[in-house]
Amino acid sequence: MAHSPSSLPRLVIPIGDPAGIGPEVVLKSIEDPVITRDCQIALIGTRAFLPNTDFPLFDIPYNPEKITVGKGDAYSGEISFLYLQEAIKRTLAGEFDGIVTAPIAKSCWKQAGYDFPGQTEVLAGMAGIDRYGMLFVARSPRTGWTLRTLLATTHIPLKDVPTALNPELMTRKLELLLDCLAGDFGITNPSIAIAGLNPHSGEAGQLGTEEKDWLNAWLDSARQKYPNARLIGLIPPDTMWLEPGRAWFEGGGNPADAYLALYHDQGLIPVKLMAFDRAVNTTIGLPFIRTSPDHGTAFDIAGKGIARADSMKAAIQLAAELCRQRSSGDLD
Ligand SMILES: NC(=O)C1=CN([C@@H]2O[C@H](COP(=O)(O)OP(=O)(O)OC[C@H]3O[C@@H](n4cnc5c(N)ncnc54)[C@H](O)[C@@H]3O)[C@@H](O)[C@H]2O)C=CC1
Ligand SMILES: NCC(=O)COP(=O)(O)O
Repeated sequence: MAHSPSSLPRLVIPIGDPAGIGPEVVLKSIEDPVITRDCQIALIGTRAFLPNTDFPLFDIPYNPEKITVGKGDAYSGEISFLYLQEAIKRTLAGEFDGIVTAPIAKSCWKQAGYDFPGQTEVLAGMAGIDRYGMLFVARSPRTGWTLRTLLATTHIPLKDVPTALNPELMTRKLELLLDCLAGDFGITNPSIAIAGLNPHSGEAGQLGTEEKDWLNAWLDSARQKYPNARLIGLIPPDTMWLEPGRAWFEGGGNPADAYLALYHDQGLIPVKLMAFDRAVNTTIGLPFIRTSPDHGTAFDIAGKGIARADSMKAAIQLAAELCRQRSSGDLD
């Protein structure tokens, strides 16, 4: 369905931690007409951090003199939290179809008294949902192939991963992924590769027992429950990324439609190695679209004008694409 300008997807962008590169990558992105031609954009921020932009701005006044660019603190954490909250409130009220969040620093939120593992949990909490997932989507500029990686667990210490994982959680994440592949990407008979937890997927229990104790049995039952999906695994975590690596850099092969990684770095090291600057973090399961770049606040380069905006641009484009898909049933 073609959109008239007034029916283009309405996206709101909270500009993230003003001490980081958020404002810079937002401004660089919206200066690019290719990025803004297919959506309507409004910003949530403070005018002082967004000079010379004509895009609509919900201006939340803060004292820019209290911000040290390159050094996040409680004040920048407070501001970035309230920008996000404002974006969610307005989206839940129906003013926007989707939110594209610029990066925040979780440690600065904590200093400001907001103890959340990330923006995902604030979005889910305010939307009143407990079924949600963190999916990274990246299209290869070399081959056009799309890498989709869902994390079963996200921002928890590594030592807590084995106890956080259980059959109910795995089923919840798999169902979210199946719903998202069908609803947002039009893939109704997907192939999904699922990683083991331990080296060599436990080597028959010699290098870890989670696979033998329950993961293999869970996968067998999931195959019965979801016959439309081809569930591949448990794949040893190190070899899981060979096929997507080939598809990303060379094309061809037989990559899966999506990859289910069991913990943060198992999924994000390969994603960032292949697709830093390209990958988009999207929260699935929300009643609205939410995307974000895959990078963080990059305090080390903030204020230098050298931040690359490609991941932020990809986040805006994907948000617009997903909004269109939801409203029309077509995916470009
Ligand atoms: N979407 C979000 O809100 C995210 C927030 N974070 C937060 O960001 C903070 C910093 O995290 P780090 O692990 O240091 O990751 P980071 O992504 O901020 O930085 C990692 C490295 O990549 C470089 N880099 C990042 N983005 C870049 C860009 N657009 N252009 C050029 N170079 C870039 C940085 O200079 C740094 O050397 C943490 O507090 C973390 O929680 C991290 C990832 C995502
Ligand atoms: N590693 C991804 C990340 O830190 C982004 O998390 P969130 O703030 O989107 O929850």
